[in-house]
Amino acid sequence: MLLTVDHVTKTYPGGPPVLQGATLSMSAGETIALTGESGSGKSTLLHLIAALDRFDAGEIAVDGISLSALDDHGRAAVRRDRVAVVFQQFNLIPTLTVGQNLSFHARLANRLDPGWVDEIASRLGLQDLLARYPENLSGGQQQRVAIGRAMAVRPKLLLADEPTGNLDETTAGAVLDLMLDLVRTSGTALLLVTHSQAVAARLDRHAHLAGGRVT
Ligand SMILES: Nc1ncnc2c1ncn2[C@@H]1O[C@H](COP(=O)(O)OP(=O)(O)OP(=O)(O)O)[C@@H](O)[C@H]1O
Repeated sequence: MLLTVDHVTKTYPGGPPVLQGATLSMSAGETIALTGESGSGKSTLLHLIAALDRFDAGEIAVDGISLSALDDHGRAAVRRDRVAVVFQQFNLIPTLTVGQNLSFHARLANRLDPGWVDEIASRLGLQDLLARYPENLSGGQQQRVAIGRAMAVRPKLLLADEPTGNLDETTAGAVLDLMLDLVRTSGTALLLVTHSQAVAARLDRHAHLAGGRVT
């Protein structure tokens, strides 16, 4: 299994439990839609899998690496080498061009492959925008850059938190098409949070969070 989430619990200080025995597994290359009502803990689960936050009990293993055993250094290595994240807010670096944004994480991870970045840029239709700055891009263009930047590191697992949630329906559909095509042809697994049943229907499998558990 590429990802196993085994009876994970998470409570934020002073709040009620958010996750209460959440269990989920993903094979390499699989695409899963994660749905659930607002506040059900979808973003929380994504953050835990991305090693951005710690869980209270249970275990999460990414590519065979148990996250609970890792110190901050080990968690940073998982984020750098195995998992990439795309958020609803595009989070591009405003002072870097599109081309520089695309290469940024791969360069930090010491895994920059210019040929792969070129291919990503062309597959995402970004070739003519490489010299532009993010402020001069539409929302759909910005999110395509964010997806390309995430994929440039060749992650085994891409986590996406409502990646098309800020886009109009037509643009959202086009961006989703490009992301699914890129993910599927590169063998990357995708765990995608969405409120849309239409989006969920495009993925291999559907997981639903309710009452702190995945069903
Ligand atoms: N850093 C935090 N500190 C305290 N409580 C938090 C924190 N992050 C999330 N929560 C709480 O945990 C619960 C789950 O939040 P989460 O963002 O994971 O839900 P979600 O399913 O992603 O919601 P939405 O669909 O609205 O984005 C909510 O009650 C939220 O208020």
